[in-house]
Amino acid sequence: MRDLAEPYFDVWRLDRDSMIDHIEYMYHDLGVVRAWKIPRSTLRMFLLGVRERYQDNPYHNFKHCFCVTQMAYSIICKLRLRNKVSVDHLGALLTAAVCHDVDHPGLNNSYHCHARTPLAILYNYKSILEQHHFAVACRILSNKERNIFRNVNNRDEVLTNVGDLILATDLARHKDVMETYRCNIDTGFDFKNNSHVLSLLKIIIKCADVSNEVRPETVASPWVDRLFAEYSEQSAREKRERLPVTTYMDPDLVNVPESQEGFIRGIMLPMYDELCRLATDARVYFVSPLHEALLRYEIQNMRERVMKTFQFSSRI
Ligand SMILES: Nc1nc2c(ncn2[C@@H]2O[C@H](COP(=O)(O)O)[C@@H](O)[C@H]2O)c(=O)[nH]1
Ligand SMILES: [Zn+2]
Repeated sequence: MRDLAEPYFDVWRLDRDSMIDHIEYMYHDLGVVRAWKIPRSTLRMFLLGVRERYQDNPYHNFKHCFCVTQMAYSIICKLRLRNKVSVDHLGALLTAAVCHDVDHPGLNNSYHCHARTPLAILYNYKSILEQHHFAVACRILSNKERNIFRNVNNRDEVLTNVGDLILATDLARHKDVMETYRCNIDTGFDFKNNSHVLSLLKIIIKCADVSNEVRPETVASPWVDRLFAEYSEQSAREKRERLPVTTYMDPDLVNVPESQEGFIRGIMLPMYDELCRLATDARVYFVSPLHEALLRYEIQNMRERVMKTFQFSSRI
């Protein structure tokens, strides 16, 4: 499992079965298998059940699930959290990361709202996909052979935490999740305080969920292409169905490097900055690569602006 704890881990070199092996390893390494007394076949059956339910979308697929789980694991390791956070919390985090986009249809919450889909109606137009991912996870866990919580004493609490962590990945909740965590850090983070720890786990899963640009350019770049390919499919569908078109997804309107610059500056850097206040030496692993990516996009955007100005002035 070489480099598994490194943010630069090359996720593209793993096939579908190796990803399962690597996730199994994380459950073992963080002591979850032992603490929860998970039979070997149960963990495997659970992971295979989850993998089966990930759809084959360009972006929201099982490899994205793997990436998010691996980055959450990397954050745990690099911030040296494994002895500060309980094993139940670590297990809830891994499980939430594994399940956080299960059965994602490749269309976001805004599409579901505008199209008034059955899922939107079922979940009352609130965190539609995230509630669905948690419901699918519960369905998988309801199978005795796949229930990794079977021998856990406080399984209701663990399952509630898994649900809360999946819901925290809804970007509509971003401001609230950030404010709660920031306030806990400002007033003195307390690892013995359950709500402080939960606020940290929410930031970890959120950081991991949007972590592509923390990875080296060769690993990140195919993810960016895939994200915008999925966006493009959604915007084509919105046009076909005469729904409001999400402008940042429309390939005729979007400028990918500008969008990435905005995403790094507006979402990623503030969140990773807050995360690393708990262990400033971890900035080198997570914040420095983001500044490198930001610089790359800034140069690219500046070049494009110069080219446009040049083309414009040579026409007049
Ligand atoms: N413009 C970009 N948006 C990104 C990037 N990485 C993630 N995202 C957005 O965040 C959500 C994450 O939630 P998920 O649970 O759906 O994965 C994702 O859908 C994107 O909208 C990025 O690099 N650039
Ligand atoms: Zn995700």
